[in-house]
Amino acid sequence: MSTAVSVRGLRMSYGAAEVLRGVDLEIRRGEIFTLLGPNGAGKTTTIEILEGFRKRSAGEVSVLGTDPGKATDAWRAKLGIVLQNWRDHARWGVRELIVHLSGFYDDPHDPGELLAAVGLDEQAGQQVGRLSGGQRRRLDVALGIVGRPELLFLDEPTTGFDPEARNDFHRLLARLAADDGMTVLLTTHDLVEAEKLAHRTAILSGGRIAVCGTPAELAQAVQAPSQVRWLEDGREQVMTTPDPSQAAWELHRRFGGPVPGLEIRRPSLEESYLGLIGRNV
Ligand SMILES: Nc1ncnc2c1ncn2[C@@H]1O[C@H](COP(=O)(O)OP(=O)(O)OP(=O)(O)O)[C@@H](O)[C@H]1O
Repeated sequence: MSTAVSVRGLRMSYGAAEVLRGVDLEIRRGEIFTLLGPNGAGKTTTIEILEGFRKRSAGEVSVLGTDPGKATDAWRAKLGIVLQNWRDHARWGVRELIVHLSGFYDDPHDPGELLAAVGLDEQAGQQVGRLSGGQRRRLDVALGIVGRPELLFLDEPTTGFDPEARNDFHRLLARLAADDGMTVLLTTHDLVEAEKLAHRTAILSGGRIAVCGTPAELAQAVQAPSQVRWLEDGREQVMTTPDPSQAAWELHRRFGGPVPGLEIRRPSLEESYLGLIGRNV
């Protein structure tokens, strides 16, 4: 599988504040890749650099074979971009706006099919400014994919989605990646979303990629130690260990049978993630 995005040693400073301190990333074509990280980690900064909207301080970046700092119109036409907030176009009709934008591309999605795919067919005649927050995000996604981009950037696309809309949206992205070979780079705060949606996820923390991998690799990499608790000498004892089954087996041997009050508590993926990015759990 060929590479869609390649980033080596990416650095970015705003004045004296260094936000990215050597980010390395490799995203394959046709992959759904999520960039996860706490507020202010630099996710939007990274994505803006890849989109060609922001000039990096240092490092090598290649997006669909081109340095975004030397972008051409032909290169931009291969990208779909969904920003965090769009406040324009309020007076346009939903369908009207999609039809208008589709006119800029050689092989756009059919506007009617696209509206159905993002679940906005009932709002087709409505003014953009009257959409709810979640509907607005769906429209943003439709606008991002109308030109059948090779690579779609989505900055926190599911903020404001209800669970059903989120599910529909995940299915839509999975279909576009599988059927059209579209590559997707999506930022999110939501570990569960990343786990469900992405082929691979990178966690950005402290200006670098802390962990990168498939959901299973990620779960293993961020796994914090488990807690083993039992009763001994009339008091609760607590042990923290990466191998709770070994600890339970040793306790069982020591007690010569069942361990009083034995409890094993494995951290959730979310707790492990918070531990990894240095937050108190
Ligand atoms: N134009 C700018 N000028 C100065 N500082 C900036 C600018 N844009 C972002 N920053 C700072 O860079 C850091 C990273 O911001 P960025 O928006 O990339 O993070 P993020 O991971 O996308 O955060 P969030 O999850 O809150 O959207 C923050 O501390 C932010 O205040």
